[in-house]
Amino acid sequence: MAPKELNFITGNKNKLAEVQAILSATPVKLQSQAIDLPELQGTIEEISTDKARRAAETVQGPVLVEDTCLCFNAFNELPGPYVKWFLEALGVAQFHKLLAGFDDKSAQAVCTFAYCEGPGHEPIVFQGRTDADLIHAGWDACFEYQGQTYAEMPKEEKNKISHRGRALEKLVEWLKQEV
Ligand SMILES: O=c1nc[nH]c2c1ncn2[C@H]1C[C@H](O)[C@@H](COP(=O)(O)OP(=O)(O)OP(=O)(O)O)O1
Ligand SMILES: [Mg+2]
Repeated sequence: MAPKELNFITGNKNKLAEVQAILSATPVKLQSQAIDLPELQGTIEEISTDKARRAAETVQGPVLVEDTCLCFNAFNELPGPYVKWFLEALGVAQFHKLLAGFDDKSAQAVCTFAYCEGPGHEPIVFQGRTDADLIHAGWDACFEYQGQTYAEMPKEEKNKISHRGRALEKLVEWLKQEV
């Protein structure tokens, strides 16, 4: 059974704001707890489902978590789930230089939500992907989709085509079916 309320566990304010904006158009009530969860190393799906299980254990109840990956095609999908550490180590201004030595600047942003009903339950996964080129400094500024960067788009436009928007569309569809 899909829930009428979601407890989104994230330490990231930007993610929370985007998820709030998209879910505000639905009947689902969103609350959030800022907990920075340990993250496994593994495939994108493994990381998200493990994160959901840990979150459900931590709060002893139903949870929604999200994990964002940025996969460079020239790097055979890395940094992928480890993008956060590359961003922290290099800073957003230097980040795009990782691809300076490569002609192929294409990348895929992958957003994976995992919902877990509670401790002992199998998480359900909702994923969205957006192909784009990494062009300038910064994440939103560097991610170009069909001639416009995420940063140049109004929020609503970004939410329609972004990796996160696409994953949330699937989550919202699921919530509608079951409520
Ligand atoms: O739309 C975005 N625009 C700008 N930056 C973004 C976006 N989406 C993710 N990001 C960054 C945040 C973090 O450096 C990494 C994902 O890491 P990730 O583990 O999923 O996020 P997090 O640790 O900040 O929050 P959480 O507590 O939900 O795990 O990419
Ligand atoms: Mg994280």
